[in-house]
Amino acid sequence: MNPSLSKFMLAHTPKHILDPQPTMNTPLKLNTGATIPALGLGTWQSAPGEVKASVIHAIEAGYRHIDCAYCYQNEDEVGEAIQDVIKRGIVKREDLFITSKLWCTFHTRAEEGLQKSLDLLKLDYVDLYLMHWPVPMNPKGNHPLFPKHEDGSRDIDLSITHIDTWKGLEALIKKNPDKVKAIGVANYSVKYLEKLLAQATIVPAANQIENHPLLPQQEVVDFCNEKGIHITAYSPLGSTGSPLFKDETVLEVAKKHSVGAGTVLLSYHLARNSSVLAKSVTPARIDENRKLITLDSEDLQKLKGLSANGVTRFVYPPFGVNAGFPDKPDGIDLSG
Ligand SMILES: NC(=O)C1=CN([C@@H]2O[C@H](COP(=O)(O)OP(=O)(O)OC[C@H]3O[C@@H](n4cnc5c(N)ncnc54)[C@H](OP(=O)(O)O)[C@@H]3O)[C@@H](O)[C@H]2O)C=CC1
Ligand SMILES: O=C[C@H](O)[C@@H](O)[C@@H](O)[C@H](O)C(=O)O
Repeated sequence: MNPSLSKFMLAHTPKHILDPQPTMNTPLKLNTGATIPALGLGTWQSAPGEVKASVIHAIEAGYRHIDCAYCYQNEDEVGEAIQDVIKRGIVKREDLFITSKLWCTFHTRAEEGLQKSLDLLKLDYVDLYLMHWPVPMNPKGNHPLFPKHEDGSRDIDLSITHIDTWKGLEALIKKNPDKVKAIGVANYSVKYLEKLLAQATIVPAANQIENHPLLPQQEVVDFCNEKGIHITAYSPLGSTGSPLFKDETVLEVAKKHSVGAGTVLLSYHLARNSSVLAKSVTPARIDENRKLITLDSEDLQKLKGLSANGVTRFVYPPFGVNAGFPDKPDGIDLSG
């Protein structure tokens, strides 16, 4: 094209076309070639009896990405919701991005774990299947999901490593490409990822980690960006009770843009090219959480200040394991 013509077009093209506002369904690239919608609905702690209505409401409100897990013990209802919206012609299966996760007591039984989730979700395939934690737990312990020793500590399976589990997931996708479109991990630190990548034949498509301005995890985010592993942020509002809504810096940035605190907390991840999961069973909040904006460098600098004097992690189950995160140095090292 004539360079002066292209200069003219650039000068006269509205800014929003050159720099489109992010939306809840802005597609972010995975290393498989597929895309993941920027915002997903979280379903952890969404109670049976509530979760179906919340998933239906979210999909009717435009959500296309739903985050599920076998251990949330509500996949059956999530599946009913998905069936309902598909049956009513609101969406087609291929319009949705559904994630599920292999629970810790299923590390030696990836195929069984996947099939259980598919059956509950009433789906032929999931778009993404994650190893929920790099922590194998005893499959034959005193509880199918949370086996414990007599002293109350979690019954960890020391006979395998998370790398064996990953090899199981690699075999799973190779054997069942029609049932699982991508595999990934969750709760992986740089240390565990380095060990995994040294022996992996498939690079995880995603790493789902706790992430918000009080826990930026910049080292994991940078490492994953460099290796082509997409980051999905969980607990972006500070998890149960959304404590980050009260943070003064977040409120200040929200005021500047005339938006709610949630918009700032969710948009933070888009600015880092990550997708983000927000859980709610409240229709008005599910609606409110859809709004994303472009934060500027001044906003990001302010939010960076929130972790300057230390980080806060809201979700760290009592596995008794050192998962390699610098702020959680205690427990046994299972990195392999
Ligand atoms: N891979 C992993 O190990 C983990 C994955 N996750 C995934 O990430 C998702 C999100 O993280 P989660 O820990 O649930 O926490 P979130 O940070 O999403 O916070 C959820 C809490 O915020 C409240 N909330 C939601 N929207 C608003 C709003 N607009 N205004 C005020 N309060 C609001 C919810 O209340 P209410 O529902 O009552 O409206 C709930 O109490 C999970 O649901 C799960 O899918 C989470 C943790 C670990
Ligand atoms: O995904 C959400 C969390 O990881 C959750 O699955 C765990 O915290 C679980 O409740 C546990 O106690 O180990």
